[in-house]
Amino acid sequence: MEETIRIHQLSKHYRGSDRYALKDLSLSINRNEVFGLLGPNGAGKTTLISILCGMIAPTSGEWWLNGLSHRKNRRKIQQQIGIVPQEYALYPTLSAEENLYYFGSLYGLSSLDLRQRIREGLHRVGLADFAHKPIKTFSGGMQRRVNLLAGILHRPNVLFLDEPTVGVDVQSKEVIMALLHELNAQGTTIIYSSHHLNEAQHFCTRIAIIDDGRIVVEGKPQQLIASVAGATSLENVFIHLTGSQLRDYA
Ligand SMILES: Nc1ncnc2c1ncn2[C@@H]1O[C@H](COP(=O)(O)OP(=O)(O)OP(=O)(O)O)[C@@H](O)[C@H]1O
Repeated sequence: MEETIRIHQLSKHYRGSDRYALKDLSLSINRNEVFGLLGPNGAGKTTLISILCGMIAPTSGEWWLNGLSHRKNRRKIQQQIGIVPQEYALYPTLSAEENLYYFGSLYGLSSLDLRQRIREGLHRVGLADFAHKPIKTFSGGMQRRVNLLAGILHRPNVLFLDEPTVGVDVQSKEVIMALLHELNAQGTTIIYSSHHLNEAQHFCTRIAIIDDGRIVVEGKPQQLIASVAGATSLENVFIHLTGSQLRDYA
């Protein structure tokens, strides 16, 4: 299987913190996988995605994307990836179309091509009639759908999503998941973090459970479920491996 991402002993220590957010994390993700990063609050999921997207620097460790080292190929890597962050990256006073035009132009798409993709994208997620309305008037589910479009206009080879369906209703969630399935079927490798274990169980080809900055287990959802006595869901596996203790850090 062709490796898309290789991570070798990645660590992150935030200044002023008394613990590592990531500690010697190694992982390999193959081409066209839907890979789920699961874990309790504060496990390190956002930190890992932020490092792989080039938004923050690791304290130590190496990683490669399609064979390109993060140390020497920042620009080439940026061109191949799409990012859908947990926080909305949208400008509230601009319309959906204006927001998407802004994000698309960052990737150097021609104006004509970009306008066509925006039109198709808004139509695909059911927002064609809202193209000219300001984002601040949109519901959470509508904003999540625009947020997703902003990350895929340039048709990335690898897509990172940090909790793409958090706070959205079932209808928006269905549209988002259907679009992600479609992208994956067209060849996009997807790496996504979520607290929705049921969603991950059905969506992901493979998952890693992260806790306290380390990988506790990784594998195919069904294999992991079969490996824990009495488990019938990923949620059972998750509790079995991470326990019931709250993760309250400040
Ligand atoms: N900018 C920062 N400065 C200091 N500490 C941080 C910073 N960002 C995250 N942390 C800490 O790093 C650890 C990992 O946080 P991270 O946000 O990566 O976890 P997470 O798994 O994404 O959590 P959640 O599920 O709550 O989103 C936590 O202890 C968090 O408090």
